Amino acid sequence: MSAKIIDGKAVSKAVRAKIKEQVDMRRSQGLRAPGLAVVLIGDDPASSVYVNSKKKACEEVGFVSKSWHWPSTTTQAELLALIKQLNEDHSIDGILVQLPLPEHIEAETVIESIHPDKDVDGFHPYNIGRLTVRMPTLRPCTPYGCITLLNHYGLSAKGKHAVIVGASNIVGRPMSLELLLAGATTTVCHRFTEDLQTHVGMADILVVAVGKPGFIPADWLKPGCIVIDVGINRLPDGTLTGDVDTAALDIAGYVTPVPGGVGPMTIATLLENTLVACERHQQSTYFSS
Ligand SMILES: Nc1nc(=O)c2c([nH]1)NC[C@@H]1CN(c3ccc(C(=O)N[C@@H](CCC(=O)O)C(=O)O)cc3)C=[N+]21
Repeated sequence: MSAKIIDGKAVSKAVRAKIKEQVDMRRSQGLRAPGLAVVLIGDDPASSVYVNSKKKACEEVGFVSKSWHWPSTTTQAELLALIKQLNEDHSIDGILVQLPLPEHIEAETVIESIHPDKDVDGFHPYNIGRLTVRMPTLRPCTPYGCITLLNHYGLSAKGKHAVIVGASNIVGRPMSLELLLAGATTTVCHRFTEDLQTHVGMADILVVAVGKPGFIPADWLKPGCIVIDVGINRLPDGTLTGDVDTAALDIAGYVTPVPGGVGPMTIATLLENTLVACERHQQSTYFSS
């Protein structure tokens, strides 16, 4: 084993401690705590676990978290009405609608209905567009969390060849925008990519977000590369594993572990976004009232 471990758990802890300090400072100035609304539709057990860890993380930094857990029979109209109410509620700075949504609800419509200033997931086309034109505002949590990790370890993406495997709206695509913004030459691979191995072998920075355990064999990697494994796969024995073969530790220079790598950073970035949204929200309400 030669690779250095990128400790997402430790970095996330440091980020959350800084957020807590800022919340404490706000409170000492008589300002209210940031408020996050978490909306969960249906009974997917994995989603309930994630939602609970988000609520817990909020409470630990002194945010107010409010949650709505509605049944899978909720209609799209009912959900849109709730979001409208949360958009207008001045005690709410961020709105998180847990994905995936039940099939009868169109996720795109729901995401677009969230006010971009409260879109702490950074999924709204407005926020994605801002990132595209190098004017980032609220940034997608997982990709931005990966950038925070690179920065924390002093790993610059400038001029490096970054290869992203997976082109989803929530990870792969915004990850490519983040890495482009950070100055990397960026390749995005996806299900139609021919000769994936050749692309992976050229990566100085490899980001994998596919959702298949061990999808990338270790012997594909360029020796010394940085591996950012976004996959979180639960094996039949209950353990979690990433999308990259664990033997990557023998070949790569740096590796994010699963668990304890990217996952905790997603939540830390959600908190960062909520604090930023709160500060902006407070300014806009101050000037408009
Ligand atoms: N609107 C929305 N926003 C999201 O950000 C969002 C979502 N929907 N739907 C589901 C995915 C998944 N996700 C994770 C967050 C933290 C960990 C995490 O902290 N993982 C721990 C392990 C947790 C465990 O033991 O299960 C780790 O990797 O160390 C994982 C996954 C956010 N998501």
